[in-house]
Amino acid sequence: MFTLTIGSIGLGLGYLMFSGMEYANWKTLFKNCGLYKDEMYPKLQEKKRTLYGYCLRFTLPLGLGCDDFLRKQQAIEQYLNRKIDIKYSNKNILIEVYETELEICEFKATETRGPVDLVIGYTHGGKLLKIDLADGAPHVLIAGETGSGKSTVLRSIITNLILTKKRRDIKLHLIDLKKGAEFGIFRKCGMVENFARDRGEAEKLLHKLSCEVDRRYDLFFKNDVVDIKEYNQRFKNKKLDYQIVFVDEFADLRREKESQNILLELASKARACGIHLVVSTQRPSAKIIDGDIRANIPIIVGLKTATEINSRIIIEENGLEKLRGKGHGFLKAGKLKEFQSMNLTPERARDLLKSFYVEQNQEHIEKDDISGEVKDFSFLEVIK
Ligand SMILES: Nc1ncnc2c1ncn2[C@@H]1O[C@H](COP(=O)(O)OP(=O)(O)OP(=O)(O)O)[C@@H](O)[C@H]1O
Repeated sequence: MFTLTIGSIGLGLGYLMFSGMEYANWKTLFKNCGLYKDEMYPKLQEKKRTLYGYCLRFTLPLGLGCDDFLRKQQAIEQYLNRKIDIKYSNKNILIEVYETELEICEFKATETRGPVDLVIGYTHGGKLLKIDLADGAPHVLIAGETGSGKSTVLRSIITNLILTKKRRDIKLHLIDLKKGAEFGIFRKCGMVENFARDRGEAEKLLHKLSCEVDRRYDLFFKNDVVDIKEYNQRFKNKKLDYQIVFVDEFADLRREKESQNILLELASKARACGIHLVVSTQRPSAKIIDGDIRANIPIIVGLKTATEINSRIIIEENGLEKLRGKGHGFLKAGKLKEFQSMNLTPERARDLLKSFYVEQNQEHIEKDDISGEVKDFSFLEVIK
């Protein structure tokens, strides 16, 4: 009943915002959502137009906090029929209301500050959405059914890393059991250290990484540091690089008991030593995305699914089934964040990556030496 009523009047409210009646409407909304204390309501202090809609600032009655608002975010969105962001700032609640839809956008190389940021796309308000693997989000699962835009998201994440980061800071290991069909365009790039195209190669690579994890923890122990951040701060001239393993369709890998065990072991222990996993699947089944995967890879990029059940398997709630596909998704990192990924065709990616090809990578290779001197440049240097 509540949902129906608020849904039907929601559209109009956005226009009332700036017409003088707005506070009465907000008060009704807060009342319906239980966002008041002892008959005291959040007080509107300021309203501002923004590029994408408007932003309101409220002071709160005693006993009401940001968490109360976050819990009611969905109800407020339904009421307004708009997406919103809620922020706490200096004892005030800021509610940013977006009047524009997420738009499809073309890939553009985006520099980020973190050492291993994955650029996912844009959220409402044109804000960049990234996952900082070095800061609390060590491993990521990307899941969505065929046509959801999984390949495109992966392509733009990897391309952005190659274009904007330095080879001495990051190494990539790609596992593509479709015989290289998905990640083939990256195999000649200098940042790509290993490229596994079948189960045997994948298993060998995972073993090697497991040894590297042990080597790093021994190094930390000897030098009395707890993680890669502390180690790199202490040994500025002997920094360890960050390494990311991308696995396309990890369901194929999970059939191999040995590989599955190493993958889970890496997920559970590699986080502090700078080795990260990004695994993807287009088969959302409870057998594939099971408890072990959930426990070890809590950050999820969820793309369109055909059914509510599949959405619940991926993000543990409904929502993915309503997405429009083509890179429209939700990032689950605690709460859900809606996004649109950047569009990047294989042809354009190949074009952008050409300057990063290196001779020794032209054949499928496996290097034993994990570190070493490399010719190093980033995208911005190349385009100068
Ligand atoms: N961010 C995006 N913006 C615009 N179009 C997109 C975007 N992502 C994907 N698409 C389009 O959606 C279609 C499916 O994309 P993609 O191949 O990445 O999906 P997929 O989930 O990997 O599916 P499949 O496994 O069948 O290849 C493609 O035509 C692609 O061009």
